[in-house]
Amino acid sequence: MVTVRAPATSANLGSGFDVFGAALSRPADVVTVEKAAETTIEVTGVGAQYIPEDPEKNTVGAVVEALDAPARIHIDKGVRPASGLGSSAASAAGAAVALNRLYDRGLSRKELVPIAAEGEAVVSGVAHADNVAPSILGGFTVTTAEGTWSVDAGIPLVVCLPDVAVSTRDARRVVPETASMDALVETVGNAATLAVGMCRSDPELVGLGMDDPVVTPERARLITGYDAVRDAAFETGATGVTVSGAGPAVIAACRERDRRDVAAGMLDAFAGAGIEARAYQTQIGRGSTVLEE
Ligand SMILES: Nc1ncnc2c1ncn2[C@@H]1O[C@H](COP(=O)(O)OP(=O)(O)O)[C@@H](O)[C@H]1O
Ligand SMILES: N[C@@H](CCOP(=O)(O)O)C(=O)O
Repeated sequence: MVTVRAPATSANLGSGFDVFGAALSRPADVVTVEKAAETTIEVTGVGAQYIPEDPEKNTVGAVVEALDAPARIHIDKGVRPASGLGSSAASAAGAAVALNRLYDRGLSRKELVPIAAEGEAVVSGVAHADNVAPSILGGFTVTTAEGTWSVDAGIPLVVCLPDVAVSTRDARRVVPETASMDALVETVGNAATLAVGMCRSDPELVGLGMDDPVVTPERARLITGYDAVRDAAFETGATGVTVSGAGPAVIAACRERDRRDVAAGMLDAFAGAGIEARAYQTQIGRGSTVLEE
């Protein structure tokens, strides 16, 4: 038996659509696997009632297939589904790390990234790896067709999750198909600023680099109260604010001393828009951790 804690993640970080990701110190899924002749999946925890236990429909089923590693699998969800916090990815990442150990497949963590990404194709139609990469490797990650690179970064964060669901599949439908050269130049500049900020663990630069003129404005429209929440976060000390993944969670970078105020400001603003929400005071954290084997 192997048990793995796989963290929630925030993809895109504004300017790095389908490329950037960050592991969050909390919340997390816990995935337990035991060898079995046939794969079975049991799901408990936050939002378990919305998650299929059929291996064809659950993200971990694709990981089992890719590793040829049938197992009895228990997923204890700490990351709510359809949150923008890489819920589907956390289970896939945890299963990839756990099954690799259980069956001694000997794959490196980087080699597990495309395998876990197969699970994302099951739910969103695209094997985007920007959530599974940080959930497996930890830190801030950059994933391209050429591979994945990661750095540890000390950035305090607030993730505010409203009590509404947005599926990644639906939120991908609003992504514009084209962008102007001006928007491209701005996005590259912001993404580069953010990456330098991560390498320096500098919340100011990371926040500056979160702005994105292309995808985020379209996604923000799907989140009731987004503009008020963004304004409130800046007023209480955030250095940058954007949609987390495909939403509806909203992520803010800040200095540690401001984190509590930013969380309270964002919650108040969602409440003002008539939306219940939960705020996680978190930071960039480690990747999947083996708890027991
Ligand atoms: N192990 C899993 N954990 C979470 N969601 C899963 C899992 N397997 C399948 N799903 C489905 O994936 C969808 C949530 O994924 P997604 O829309 O990408 O949101 P998130 O941003 O939370 O990952 C839901 O429809 C859910 O039923
Ligand atoms: N790059 C993807 C990331 C989706 O993240 P999730 O946490 O919402 O699943 C996208 O923006 O579609």
